[in-house]
Amino acid sequence: MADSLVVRFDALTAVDDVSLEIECGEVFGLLGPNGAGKTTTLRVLTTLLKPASGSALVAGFDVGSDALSVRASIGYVPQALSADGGLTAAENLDFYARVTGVPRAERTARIAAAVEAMELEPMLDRLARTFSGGMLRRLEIATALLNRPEVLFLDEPTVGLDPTARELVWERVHALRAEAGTTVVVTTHLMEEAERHCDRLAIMDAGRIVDLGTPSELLSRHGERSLEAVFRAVTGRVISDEGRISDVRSQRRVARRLG
Ligand SMILES: Nc1ncnc2c1ncn2[C@@H]1O[C@H](COP(=O)(O)OP(=O)(O)OP(=O)(O)O)[C@@H](O)[C@H]1O
Repeated sequence: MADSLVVRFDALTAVDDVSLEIECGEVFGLLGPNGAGKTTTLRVLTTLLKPASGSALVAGFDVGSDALSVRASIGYVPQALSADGGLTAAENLDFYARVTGVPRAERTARIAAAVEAMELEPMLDRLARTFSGGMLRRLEIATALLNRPEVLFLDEPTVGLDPTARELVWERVHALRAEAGTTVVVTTHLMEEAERHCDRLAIMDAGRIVDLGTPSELLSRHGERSLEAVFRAVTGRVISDEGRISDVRSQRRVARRLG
């Protein structure tokens, strides 16, 4: 799918020689700390950013030469809020159906399918600004489903949500995959979530993929019992719950001083 992608911002190489093969119908995770290059990789795969070098095919189309076909085949939920708080859920969905070019004759059916997939029925007439974080995420995912995407890209879909809301978002994502066969590419810095919910993972650090496999392959390859330990083994660093990284050695130094 992606072949030797490189993205630079001035002197910084944000994505450094990233190659990936993602299978149809799998939930694939990009796992790494803040600044690892996950969002930048998604922006290339969703045609929002041109790589300095390398190429990628999404749903069989080239992101560089056939961006319109890629866009017609994908859904993308960015990290930043994309729903309009001043509109109801139903109005948001109608708006997105229009701007993403869903044919008029199909709008009602497509909206109904997205509402069902994300279980939004009871809140259709409520203003989005009154939604909890988890409800908003499900509304945003619903808007990304209106073009019936083959591939759905979710950038940190559960960030800031409480555990119950997180579970509900994941439950809906798995149901979508089971019912529509949608391929889901998701970024996260949450190890536990990646381990439980992704079929395969690429661990990213400083723009590079440092390891890739199913969660159990990664654990057994490194002889570890948690992905946290795998991350520490391959990078020498740890990820905090907020996604920040810290150096294991400097943590140990602090621990020694405290001890
Ligand atoms: N438009 C930009 N201009 C300059 N630097 C950028 C830009 N976008 C990202 N970067 C830098 O590229 C690196 C990778 O950022 P990216 O957002 O892809 O990381 P990430 O793994 O998605 O982390 P996060 O979870 O914080 O979004 C970071 O150092 C970031 O500061």
